[in-house]
Amino acid sequence: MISVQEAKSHILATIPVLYAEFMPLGEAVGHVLADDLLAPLALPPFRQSSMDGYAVHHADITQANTALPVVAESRAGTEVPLVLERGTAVHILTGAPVPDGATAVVMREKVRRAGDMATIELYPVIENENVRSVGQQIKKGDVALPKGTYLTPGSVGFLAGLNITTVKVYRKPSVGILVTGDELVQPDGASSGGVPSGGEGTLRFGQIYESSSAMLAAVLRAEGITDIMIRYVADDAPATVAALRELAEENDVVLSTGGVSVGDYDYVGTSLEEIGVETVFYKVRQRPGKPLFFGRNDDTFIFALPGNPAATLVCYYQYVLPALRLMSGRKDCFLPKLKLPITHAFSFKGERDEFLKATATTTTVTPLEGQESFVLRSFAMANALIYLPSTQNSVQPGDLVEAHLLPFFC
Ligand SMILES: Nc1nc2c(c(=O)[nH]1)N[C@H]1C(S)=C(S)[C@@H](COP(=O)(O)OP(=O)(O)OC[C@H]3O[C@@H](n4cnc5c(N)ncnc54)[C@H](O)[C@@H]3O)O[C@H]1N2
Ligand code: MOO
Repeated sequence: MISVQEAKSHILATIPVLYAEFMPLGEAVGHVLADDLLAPLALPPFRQSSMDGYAVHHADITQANTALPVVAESRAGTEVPLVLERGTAVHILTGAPVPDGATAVVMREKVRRAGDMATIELYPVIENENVRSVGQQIKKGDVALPKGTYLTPGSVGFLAGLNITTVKVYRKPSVGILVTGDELVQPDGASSGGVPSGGEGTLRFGQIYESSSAMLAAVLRAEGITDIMIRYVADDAPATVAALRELAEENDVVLSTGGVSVGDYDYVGTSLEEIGVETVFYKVRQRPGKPLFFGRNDDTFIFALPGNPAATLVCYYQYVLPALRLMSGRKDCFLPKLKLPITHAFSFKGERDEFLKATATTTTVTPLEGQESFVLRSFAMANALIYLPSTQNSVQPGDLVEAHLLPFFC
């Protein structure tokens, strides 16, 4: 059994970055740039007014209430370049080209207009006031965004403004999910196109509705991963081998749920061995999620996640999510952490590190009722996990603890 930190170090040391591909800008949000992107043009491309008002030569305004004749108008979108003669003013709109020879724009609130005359109330007028210079945001040829940038909606807007419509980004992994367990039944609506059956459904004694494939598909989609293949098998060795082989051949990452512990019908471990998966680690000193397995088969990375659903999701957030992010070119792969005062006392045996389902604000964190690993009710309300190393096995209200913020924190 290895420690949480050792398990994370193994992930960092084993997971490669996938190859890059060209992608339309509109689809690239959430991806990481694989090359520096250079600005093909300057922004702004011409001198722009940042106010509605009057373009003037600042030195013509020698005192408050200087009157100037208004000789022309510059509107946003005009394709006609204007030249300002000294001693005149041009009516100008926000975003419009500033005429050559004009050195400032006086906002209209500081100007009285009567007929063709504009009286500038402001004095002095500062050179370049309300004028955006060519390349003030970025110069042509400068690095617009460096390799490794995680593309946000802000990045997409910035690049669109630079006329960049295709970007080279790291590919996101495809993920295969294998669900094992004789007791599992798909929710009734799942096989009828989502039409709800209502009531208690059609469960027979000893069965439960299967929840982990829906949960994993949901967290993967939230990460922008859409290439997802799901297979369901009973607790049967040949079926498990066949499904794992198919998923490993077709995907970059395989996640299995259940069947990884020491039970007589837990076939995942032996099946992984049979298809030749090389073990990186098996069993981590943590609760929940002790029987976690991580291995590789050529270029496919396999996580056998423990079956208890809260253990499945904790292992996803702590190990699988970082691996998926690393493959997609992200460096900041782990959940963000905050040191926060805990609101309630909590103690545990201290043989393994603990991850607690919790709700965090920016100032405190509260462990939720229902920490057992079969309980998802608490996870349904959690926006954080509290990480308590085994050395911190008794905490009092106000003690600082490490809170890992889930992607849905806010
Ligand atoms: N003798 C021991 N027994 C167990 C140990 C141990 O060390 N010695 N470890 C326990 C721990 S910790 C965990 S976690 C589980 C993990 O076992 P498996 O990965 O083999 O999981 P299963 O036995 O298949 O399932 C556990 C539990 O979760 C439910 N489950 C599984 N898959 C799903 C799903 N897709 N949707 C909903 N629920 C699911 C399953 O019905 C079981 O209740 O082993 C302990 N036992
Ligand atoms: O992973 Mo188990 O859930 O530690 O109980």
